[in-house]
Amino acid sequence: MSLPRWMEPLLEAGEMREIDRWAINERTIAVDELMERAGEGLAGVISRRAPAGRVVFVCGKGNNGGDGIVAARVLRQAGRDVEVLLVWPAEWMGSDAQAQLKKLPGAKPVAFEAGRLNKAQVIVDCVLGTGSSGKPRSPADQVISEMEAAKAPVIAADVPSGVDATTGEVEGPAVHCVATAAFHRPKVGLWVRPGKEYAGEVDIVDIGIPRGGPARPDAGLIGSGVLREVPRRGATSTKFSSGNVCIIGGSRGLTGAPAMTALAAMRAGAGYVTVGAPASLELSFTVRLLEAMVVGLPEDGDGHLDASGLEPVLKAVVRADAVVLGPGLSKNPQSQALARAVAPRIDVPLVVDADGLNALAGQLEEILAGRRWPTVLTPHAGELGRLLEVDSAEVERSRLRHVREAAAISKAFVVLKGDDTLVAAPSGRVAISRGRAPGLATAGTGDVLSGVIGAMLAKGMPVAQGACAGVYAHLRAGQIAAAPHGPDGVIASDVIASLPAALSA
Ligand SMILES: NC(=O)C1=CN([C@@H]2O[C@H](COP(=O)(O)OP(=O)(O)OC[C@H]3O[C@@H](n4cnc5c(N)ncnc54)[C@H](O)[C@@H]3O)[C@@H](O)[C@H]2O)[C@@H](O)CC1
Ligand SMILES: Nc1ncnc2c1ncn2[C@@H]1O[C@H](COP(=O)(O)OP(=O)(O)O)[C@@H](O)[C@H]1O
Ligand SMILES: [K+]
Repeated sequence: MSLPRWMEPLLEAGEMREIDRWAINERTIAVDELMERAGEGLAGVISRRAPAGRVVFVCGKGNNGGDGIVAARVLRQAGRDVEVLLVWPAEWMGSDAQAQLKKLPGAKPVAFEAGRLNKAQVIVDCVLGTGSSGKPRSPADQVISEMEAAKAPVIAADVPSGVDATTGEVEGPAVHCVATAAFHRPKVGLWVRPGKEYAGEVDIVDIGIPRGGPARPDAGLIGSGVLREVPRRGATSTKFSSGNVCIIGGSRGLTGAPAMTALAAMRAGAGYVTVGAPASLELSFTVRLLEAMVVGLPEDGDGHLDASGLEPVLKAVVRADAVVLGPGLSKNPQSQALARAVAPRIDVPLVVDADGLNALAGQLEEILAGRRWPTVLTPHAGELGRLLEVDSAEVERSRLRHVREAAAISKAFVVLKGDDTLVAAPSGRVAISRGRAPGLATAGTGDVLSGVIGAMLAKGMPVAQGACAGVYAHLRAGQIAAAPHGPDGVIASDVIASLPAALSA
């Protein structure tokens, strides 16, 4: 199935190779023509981003190096001061790159020498592209470390060397670039951490590959178009048809979380919101949430939901169109047992967040297997690590692999949060947030996200679409909230207040 219109396709290295092969064999476009356009585009990116001073190209032996040689020629012909350094002997280069070497006017390329990077105004990384596999090996590893240590900014051809174009994983040395000139389409690894941190700005270069290629990408960026899919209130709407969300959570000391989830759901357009929380805390929700209904649930006498509350919870959610389980729930064993009992019994779309996720740790498959309605899990790396019983650092190293694994095991949609929030479907398809809302790095913004997604699902959006619309609206609200005071002054309540603007823009 092709990607929805609101997703901008991203390619894996293998998919890009397949498209190249198709363009060359089926559309009879010559390799040197593709390389020419890639090099010209790269030269354009360099001219725009570094309009003066010496340009030092560092070229490997594959076609990525060939692209660099073309760009070096184009810039020399335009009168720029250009030096070309080769990582491997010229004779080891592929035939297409060698052909380009013959056309290079001016000084001949020289073997790589770290000292030569000192005179660069800008360095162009053409060492490894989509043909790279595994950790950079000698001599590329040393060269990559030297480029990383150099003072001049680096621009990457297609993908920063050392970053896996398919996964964004970085196993060894890699280069932090100010920008990456992505040929044809951006590769997945440019948008997934840690690779994303190395890619810098991504400039797309059209290399003349026609439409209709063989690849059916399974990953893409979430575009603004997803907000056009959000159902809006109209003349025939009622508070119920606008979306009825029920939030189950809260505990002594953690009353802010479900309150923010509720407010976020309302600001994201839900017409009717209920909070089910420990009975002794009812008053604190009642005074804070004027527009929401509050249901006091059985508790342990100390402000923690009790496992005996299953039937009252099921009663509280009976009219809900979507349920959010977990904000402020706490790690109390009784409350965790309640979450495990509740999750399989909710017969509407369910969002599980925060301590609701911790309740599922190690039992994802068993607990969610019986659910007949879609489930969305919204972990950060620490919570995903607990769900899968691996270290959170391991999750951060291979974010795509872990989010896909969790979605496959749980048959749920998994939203792995971060600057590069990844939304994985059980099928393996992944939608990626562009991020760039550092104001969101503050307590409570996760509770806001679960409320927004809850509202989208309650409005009846298909689950992948609803989760992505929630992620996109939340991101944009984070950016809008930062506008008056900068990212450091943002608190989660500002993000909630910015949701209507985010959704209407
Ligand atoms: N027809 C095509 O395929 C086109 C390819 N283009 C460019 O070509 C690139 C892909 O070219 P290639 O497939 O030649 O591959 P690369 O240029 O990425 O380099 C692969 C070379 O590096 C070596 N290598 C691989 N992994 C390594 C590692 N871990 N450590 C050290 N050396 C390693 C390989 O032995 C091979 O010689 C793209 O990223 C793009 O820049 C563009 O020129 C457009 C057309
Ligand atoms: N540096 C960042 N850039 C962009 N988004 C971020 C950043 N840090 C955190 N976020 C977002 O903020 C939210 C934080 O959620 P979470 O970690 O669950 O916090 P909490 O539990 O305090 O609400 C997530 O949606 C995450 O994607
Ligand atoms: K490169």
